[in-house]
Formats: sequence, structure tokens, C-alpha cells
Amino acid sequence: MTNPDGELVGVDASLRVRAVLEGEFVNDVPPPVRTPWRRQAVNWWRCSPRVPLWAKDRVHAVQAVKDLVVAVLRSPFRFMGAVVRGLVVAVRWWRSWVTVRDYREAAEQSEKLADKFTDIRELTLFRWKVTGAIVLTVAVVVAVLDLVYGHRVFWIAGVVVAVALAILGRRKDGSPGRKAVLAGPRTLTWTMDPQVLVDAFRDAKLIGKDETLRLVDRATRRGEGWAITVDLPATRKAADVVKHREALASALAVDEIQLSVERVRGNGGHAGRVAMWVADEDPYAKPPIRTPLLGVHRWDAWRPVPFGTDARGRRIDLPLVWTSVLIGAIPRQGKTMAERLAAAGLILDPHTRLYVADFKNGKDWKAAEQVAHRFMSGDDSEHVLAFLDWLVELVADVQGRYRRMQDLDDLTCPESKVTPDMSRDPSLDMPITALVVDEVQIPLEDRTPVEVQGKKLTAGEYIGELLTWLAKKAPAAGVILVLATQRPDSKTIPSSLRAVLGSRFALRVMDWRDSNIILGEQMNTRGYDSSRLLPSHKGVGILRPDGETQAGVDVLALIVRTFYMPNEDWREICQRGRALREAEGTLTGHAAGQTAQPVLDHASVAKAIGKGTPVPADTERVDEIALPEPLASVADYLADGLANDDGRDFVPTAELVDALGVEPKGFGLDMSAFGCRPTRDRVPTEDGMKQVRGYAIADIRAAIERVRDAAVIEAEMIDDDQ
Ligand SMILES: Nc1ncnc2c1ncn2[C@@H]1O[C@H](COP(=O)(O)OP(=O)(O)OP(=O)(O)O)[C@@H](O)[C@H]1O
Repeated sequence: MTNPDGELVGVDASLRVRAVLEGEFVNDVPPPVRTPWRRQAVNWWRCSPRVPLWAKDRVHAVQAVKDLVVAVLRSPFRFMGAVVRGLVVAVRWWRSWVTVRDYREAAEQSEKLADKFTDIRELTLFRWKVTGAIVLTVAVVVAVLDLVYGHRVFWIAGVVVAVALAILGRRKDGSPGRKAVLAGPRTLTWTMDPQVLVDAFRDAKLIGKDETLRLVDRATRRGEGWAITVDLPATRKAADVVKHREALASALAVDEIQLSVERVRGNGGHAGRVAMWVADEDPYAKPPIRTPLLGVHRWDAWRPVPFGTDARGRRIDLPLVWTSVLIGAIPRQGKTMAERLAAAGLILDPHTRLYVADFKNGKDWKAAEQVAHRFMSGDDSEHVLAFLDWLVELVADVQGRYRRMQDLDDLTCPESKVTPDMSRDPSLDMPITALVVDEVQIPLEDRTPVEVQGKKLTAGEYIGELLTWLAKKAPAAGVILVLATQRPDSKTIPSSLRAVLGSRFALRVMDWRDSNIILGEQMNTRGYDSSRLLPSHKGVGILRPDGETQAGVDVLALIVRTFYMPNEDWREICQRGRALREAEGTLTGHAAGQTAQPVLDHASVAKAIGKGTPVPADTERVDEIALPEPLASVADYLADGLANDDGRDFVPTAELVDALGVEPKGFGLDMSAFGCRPTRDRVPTEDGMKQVRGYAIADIRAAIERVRDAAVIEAEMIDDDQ
């Protein structure tokens, strides 16, 4: 209901709205909302550079209180120090006054000391007298006051003199006093005195003589060390400080392993803002930490896997899905441990399929046999060729996945990438699949000849090409490569393969070149060189992650100490992985006891990676190579004996000469030319056992192999020349 003015009546006044007259302009934009003054004040308080940091947040407030307590506790000692310094300064001043040093020096300089000697002596005498008179007067006055007012006069006089001396002897820029030749330890003095930090930056040539730093965040206790954030002078770059970390560590008198320097990026940072953290002691000298995976029942392969801790003790997780990992180091530095950590997270996800190839042929990977879809341990040619088949199988699998993704709707598969739901859907058959290879240099260096599209190449070369293709194409389809190598040189790991391996972890290597091969070009010039890590720091390496870690999304690389996972923990994790797979019904392949080998479509795989059908140089193919005489006739005659180890290991020369119808002397010379020298052995005859001359079957077999290998290599060289 409205009154004649158009206002609502009988309604709460707060809800009353004035009626809108016809043709009246109505502004739809709501009136600006006024921020309450209280919030304004809080915002101002938080953002104002005038309000000290300790009044803004708890961490800094706690640190300020700690600093205050320390300052109060140290104050008596500092006061005493200042008094002693003041006394020294006062005595020095008095000595120079009483000996008229300035006058004497001026006379000396103008070579008129002899003329002025009498004046100087008189003045000295006079000043001694003045000194004596003052001392006497002061003594008399104090004695009289003492008689009148009691002993407190002594105390008051003492305190006044001490305060005066302390003021005189206080530390300040340009304060008088000698500088110690051997100054005390520099370590941590910078936390109390920012000037020491500025000097360290100057000494390390990170800032100029006339430049200074600006404190962003005062020194605060973080973990087991001190953290501080500073701004460099304009035009100086934080990246240079990261690069010259070692010089700064020297200037701060700490081992460089104790000093962590990061550029602060993003909103709160800029190109000249540096966050430093200095550990109290070597952060890697402590006992290693066991992997947190032991405490979990299962893991999700899509979550980054707990990998290790950085110097500050922050846990660093390694993202694995959609990337590939290369781990490199010289022997016994913790490569296998690091690789097993990455694999452990995947093992604890029952929807993950694992291919484990252990070319180290040790027991480190044995436990993975119970969960792996494919597993092998060995370093012979047969293992390398079987590995080649795995790669062909994986390439075909990846191709199949991409083909099937084309038919999926956008809801299930929004991009040409496997999603968590897709990877867990058994009907799609696209589980996260990890190919874990230890000592990958062994298959990559293998020289077993294979033929691909009519072209002969070594198994190692073909494996390199297949791995490169997989590293490029497979991660998005959910197939991950985790490769570890003991020989990170450019010949072993082709640069085309390295270029597509997203995450790198370099434990200690011999020199910066090897470090760059693992971490990437120029990484040593950016301050990341794993050859500088200490041999005693097992499991410590430089991680260059592909994706975000706890250290931040923009961190290029960081030093990480991997978690410790001895064999017993590893076995425990593999057993859990098996139990999980059994429960989910995802146990397949080798682990499930299925021995069926994959049906390989070599032709289409070779076509996909730009090659033809690979044909392993098996016995049949090698047999096709024509042997020279008389080796060919010997091989024909001994055909069965050579192929099968049927118990005969010696053939008499007389038997061969008879059977082949050759001249004995010439036959002996020809066989020697192939490296087959006659020996003596006992053979059964009609007259019993008799010692005769002849050839060991093993020697003949070796000679045939040598000739065939030489023929294959020659063919390769001709191919290469073409
Ligand atoms: N994070 C770690 N903390 C403490 N010790 C570790 C760590 N990682 C590895 N180690 C120790 O380092 C040694 C070598 O480890 P590992 O076998 O993993 O090295 P590797 O580089 O694979 O050796 P190889 O080249 O012989 O295969 C082992 O004795 C292991 O206990």
C-alpha cells in the first residue's frame, strides 16, 4: 500500500523503497560499497612500509622477541666491552695530548724538530703538571665528597665514568680504535649485523663498493638455519647471486652446501630480490630420512612421488605423469635408490603398469618382479633384443592409445591426453605405464646388428630411436620413461633423446660437462654443477624438475637429498603393490605368471618412427653370411657338432683332411690364418686311447663367429658410406 507521496506504508522502514515515477531516470548501478574503516585500517597496517614487520606477522614478532631477549642477555658483556674500548681510546688520546704528538709530528715533517725541541719539552712538562693537578683535584674532591656523603659517591662517580667510556668506545662507523688483524669468526655475525652481510656481498663482487643492499625481510630463524631476503641495488641481478653462490658462501664463511640462494619470483619478487638461507651445519651430514611411502597403504600415480628433501628439510615431490626422468651419476652415488623411489610411488598405485629392465643384473630390482608387467634382469645381447621388443610393443601401445582417443567424446577425453579417470578405466586400457630402465647405457651401446627397413644398424642405435620417440610422444598417452645411467656422456645418450627427457636428476659426476649432459646445456654457468657435490653425500643431487615442486613453480633446479629406501623397505613396498593389484585384479604379465610374448607389429612401428622392419641378427641370418674356404667346408662337415653342444669338443686333423679331401699342410696353414691353431688331445681309436693332433670345436666356432662379425661390420661401413 502506498501513501500519496508514493511511499510504502505498513512496511518496515528499512525495506521502504521510494516509488519510481514514470519517465524518471533510474540508475541501475548499485552505490559504491564503502569499506568499513576498521578493514581500511587493517589493510593500511598490513601494507604500510612504515609499520615494522614484527608488528605485522607472528613469525617476525616471535623473532623480534627472541632478538630482544638475546640483546638483553648480551648487554652486560657488550657494555663491558664498550667500557674497555672507551678506556683504551681515552688513554691513547691522553698519551698523544701529553706528549704533544701533533705538534711534534708537524715539527718532524717540516724538519724543525731540533728548533722546536725546547718548546715541545716545556709543553709536555706543562701538560704532565696539568694532568697531575687534575688527578689531585679529582682525588681530593672525591675524598671530601666521600667523607661528607659516604661511599655511594664512589659508585656514582664510577658509573658516570663507565657510561662516558662506554659512549666513547661504542661501535659505530668510523669509531676510533684498532682493527683486529685476525678478526673473529664471521659465521652468523651477519644475522646480528647487516653491515657484515653487505660487506660479504661486496667481497664476493656481487655489488659495487659504493652500493648497498636493502633489507626486505630481516634475518629470521627458519628450520635449522637463518633466512633473510634482500633487494640488490638497481640493475644487479639475483640470477648472478645464484650463479656465484660459492663466492658468497666464502664471504660468509660457510660451506656452499650450507648456503641456499633463490631468486624471489612472482608477485612478491623481482629480478633483483634474493632469498637466502644459511644452514647452521652441513644439512646432509645428518642420517638420511626414510621414505614417507612406507607410511602409506597406497599412492596415486598422478600425485608427485615423495622423492627427497632439500637443504631446508622441505619435502620435495617428483611429478612423474606426463613427463620422463633421466637420472645420472658415477657409480655408487645413489642412482638406483633414486630410481626406485620414483618407481615406488607407481608400484603403490594398483592401476599402474610397470616395465622394469635391470641391465645392472643385480638384486636391487628383484622385488619388482612381483608387480611388473614385464621384467628382465641381465646384460647380454638376448636381453637387449628382448628390451627392443618391449619398446616396439610400447610404441604400438602408444599409437593404439592415440587412435582410441580420437573416438572418445570430449567429456571423457578433453584433449589428446590421458586423464586420471581414463587411466583407471579398464575398458579403455590406457593405464599409466612406466618403463623403468637401470643402466640404460648398456642397451644403448649394444652393437648387435639389426636390420631396419633394409638398413643395417646396431640394436643400440635402434633402441635410441625408439626411446626418443617414446620420450617425445608417450608421456601424454600415459607412458612414462624413468632412465638411469652410469655413463652420462654424449655418445651414450643421444642428444635427441636427452632433449626430450623432461625431468633430470644429477647425482655426483666427474666434471661439469657430464653434469651439463644430465641437467642441460649451460646449467653449470647458472650455478648448477653436480661435479661439485661431495663424494660423502650419497643420494644428494641436483634436481631439475619438469613441473612444480614444493620449492615453487619457477625454481629452475634445486639440491635434493633423496629419501633412504634400503632393500627391506623396497621389498615391503613391492609386496604392498602386489597385494593391491591382486585386490583390484590388475596383476598382469610377468607378475601374473603370463609368459606369452607380445605380438609385435614391427613394420608399423618402424614406419611410425621412420624406419623399416627390424630384423634381429639371429643365428639364421648370420648363417646366411658366406664363409671362406676351408672354414665353410669345416662348418658344413661339423654342422651338427657346431650348432649343438653334443659332447664332442675336439676333432682330429686326420679326420678333417680325410673327410674334406684337402692337402694336410696347406689346410693347417689356412686354418691358422683364421686363428685356429691345432692342439693335441686324446681320442678313442681301435687300439685304445691315443693322443692325436686336431682342433678344439670351441676354437673353430670362435673363428666362424669372428669371420661373420667382420662381414657384418664391413656391410655396415659400406651402408654408412652410401
Ligand atoms: N639418500 C641416501 N641417503 C643415504 N645413503 C644413500 C642414499 N642413496 C643412496 N645411498 C647409499 O649409496 C650407496 C649407493 O647407492 P646405489 O646402489 O643406489 O648407487 P648406484 O649409483 O645405483 O650404484 P651403481 O652405480 O653401483 O649401480 C648405497 O650404499 C646406498 O645405501
